[in-house]
Amino acid sequence: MEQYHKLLSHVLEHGELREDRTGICCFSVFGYQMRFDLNKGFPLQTTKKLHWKSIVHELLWFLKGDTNIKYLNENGVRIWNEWADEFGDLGPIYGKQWRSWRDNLGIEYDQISKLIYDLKRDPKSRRHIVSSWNVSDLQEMALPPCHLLFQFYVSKDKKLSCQLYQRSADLFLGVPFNIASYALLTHVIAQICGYGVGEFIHTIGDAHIYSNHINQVKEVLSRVERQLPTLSLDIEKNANIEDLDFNQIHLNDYNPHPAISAKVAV
Ligand SMILES: Nc1nc(=O)c2c([nH]1)NC[C@@H]1CN(c3ccc(C(=O)N[C@@H](CCC(=O)O)C(=O)O)cc3)CN21
Ligand SMILES: O=c1ccn([C@H]2C[C@H](O)[C@@H](COP(=O)(O)O)O2)c(=O)[nH]1
Repeated sequence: MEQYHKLLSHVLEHGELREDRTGICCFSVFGYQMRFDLNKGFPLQTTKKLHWKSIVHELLWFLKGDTNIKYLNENGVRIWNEWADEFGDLGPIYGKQWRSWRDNLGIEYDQISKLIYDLKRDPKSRRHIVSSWNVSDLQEMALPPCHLLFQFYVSKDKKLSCQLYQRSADLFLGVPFNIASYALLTHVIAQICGYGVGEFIHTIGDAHIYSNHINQVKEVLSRVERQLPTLSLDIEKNANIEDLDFNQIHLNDYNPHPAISAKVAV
């Protein structure tokens, strides 16, 4: 994860201090890319302990097409609570757009099922894309999508890579989650399609460090990185992604430095 540490140092050194929607102020740069070879370990930050259960349950929740925090809370995940309404709803965010994007005639599109079907049938296609940026739904979302578009690519040696475009990135809290979540998604889809894994490529628009996270970022940068954990999945080729369960996902040899708390900007 030296790529992530390089990004933190780059923003500390070159970021411009800007006001933002939350009123906290950020150090920010525009445009950055990181590449993670998924064959060199699972990219889960080791310089602070991440709550792996939150990462897995959030991804399962997206894949279920769920947009209410009830499932997350039942599984001890509270990362979306600040944005939910009194009924726990977040509006038509990621899960809705991934599994049932609605057009103006009311027809719904399951982008994930189509993605898996197309990846198996036509691996060389340049159209393996899932987008959450449904312009006509943006107003009803609790937060417009940050990780808003991803594309898959199958190499000649049948390795699956994923590139994400993230318009806005909270480098201390959100990004370690985002990297792990998309790395996990790539492993899951690869397994279902019968492919190996290639790279996760993370392309970011506004990459920022909140001004109240600076001490925490410096603490992370002072720590020595440890060996990356590995991932193993009990998922059969051609399994149904709807049936995916927490117990099929195993993280091995994760020995991070202690967690570092920070306030999330709402
Ligand atoms: N400002 C901001 N940053 C984000 O990363 C973010 C948002 N807002 N809004 C929507 C989602 C929610 N996400 C979040 C929200 C909170 C944490 C967080 O507090 N993480 C802590 C504890 C995690 C836990 O115990 O589950 C951490 O130390 O990583 C992480 C991601 C990512 N997103
Ligand atoms: O997966 C996520 C979701 C959100 N974020 C961060 C990025 C920003 O700090 C805020 C969103 O605020 P906007 O004003 O809408 O950009 O949430 C993230 O890093 N990862």
